[in-house]
Amino acid sequence: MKIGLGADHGGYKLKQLIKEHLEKNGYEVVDYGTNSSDSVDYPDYGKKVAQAVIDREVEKGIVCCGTGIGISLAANKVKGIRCANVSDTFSAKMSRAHNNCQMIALGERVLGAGLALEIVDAFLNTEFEGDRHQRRVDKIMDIEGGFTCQN
Ligand SMILES: O=C[C@H](O)[C@H](O)[C@H](O)COP(=O)(O)O
Repeated sequence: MKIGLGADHGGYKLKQLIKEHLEKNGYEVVDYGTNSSDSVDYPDYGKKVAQAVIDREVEKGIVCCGTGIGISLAANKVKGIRCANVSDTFSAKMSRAHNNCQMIALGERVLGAGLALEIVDAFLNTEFEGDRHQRRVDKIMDIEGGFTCQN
């Protein structure tokens, strides 16, 4: 599976950690930056990864900032994206199983490294359950005009 990663300076170190973890576990990673701890603006990176998911350059996206809040807000502005800001493994699983999220956002200033990697694994290893959840996801997508994304 090909995974897109992105972060601002507040999430840069966590992104690097996730990249190493994913590559070690056989994932192909596309890194959309940022590439240092120099101050940048999180909307630029949330948008880049979200657009890559919509364009199917990558199957899933994981983005990091200080809290995960700003970069998730930015990603969700890209039509078709469902990005959940998660801080626990149960929510990470549910973001896939019930909400069919293609992206999660994590906060480097919120999470310890061990928990962050468990969240990543929970997200990537959970399938969407469909059924009644599909109807609800469709209703979300109807709010933005019925746009559907294959990812
Ligand atoms: O939601 C926003 C993110 O947490 C940013 O990483 C954060 O606002 C960056 O703050 P600063 O520029 O003070 O490092």
